[in-house]
Amino acid sequence: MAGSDPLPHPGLAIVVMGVSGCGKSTVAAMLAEALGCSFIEADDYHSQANKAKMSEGIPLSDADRAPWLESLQDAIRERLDGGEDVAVSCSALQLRYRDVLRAADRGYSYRPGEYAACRVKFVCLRASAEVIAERMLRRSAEGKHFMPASLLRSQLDLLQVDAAEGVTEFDATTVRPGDIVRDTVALFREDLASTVHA
Ligand SMILES: Nc1ncnc2c1ncn2[C@@H]1O[C@H](COP(=O)(O)OP(=O)(O)O)[C@@H](O)[C@H]1O
Ligand SMILES: O=C(O)[C@H](O)[C@@H](O)[C@H](O)[C@H](O)COP(=O)(O)O
Repeated sequence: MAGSDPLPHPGLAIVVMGVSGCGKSTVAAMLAEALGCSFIEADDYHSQANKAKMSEGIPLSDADRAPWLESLQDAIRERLDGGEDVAVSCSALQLRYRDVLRAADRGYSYRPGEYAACRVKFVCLRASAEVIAERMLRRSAEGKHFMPASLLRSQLDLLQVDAAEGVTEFDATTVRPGDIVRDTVALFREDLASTVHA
């Protein structure tokens, strides 16, 4: 809501991150709906070659990920430049990948320990490998996704979040998606363009 405040409030990007199958897309889509903002599904930004590789059970290399992350950076920047909030579903498993997304915020120049100033925020979904594998197998069996459960191990091996980043983590086994959305909105209420005038 624009409200009557003459000063535009800058937008905020909330990236729901975690390994394949943890529930990112489910949560980020619900978050976008709750905020009335757009939703970016990172899977939609993969090249056909990347998707084919993952379908064959081959993990992506950093060279494969680079153009994908840059196109996501562009998409997030477009929303932030327009003063819009955006909910993003993206694995963003490593700090160096998240930093490419953080660079979508033109006003942000990273200095160690100053992640809080960035308008690209992350929440991380965690669940046990068993729970995730079961979700991935079900999703693949339904023909709903290209990602095979065999890639879960490499995803879990890559996932790393530094304490200094201040990323809030949710247990996506016991906490329901709706509750994760509610708590995420509460976490960023002061910074969201969608809620600041509400
Ligand atoms: N909290 C949950 N409880 C049970 N199943 C879930 C939950 N969250 C997601 N799922 C299901 O698990 C599968 C993977 O979820 P998805 O959102 O596609 O994960 P990701 O985007 O992280 O790969 C989907 O079939 C989805 O319906
Ligand atoms: O960086 C990667 O290795 C991939 O991008 C991967 O992390 C991502 O998770 C896939 O796009 C699968 O898609 P889902 O995460 O939606 O299952």
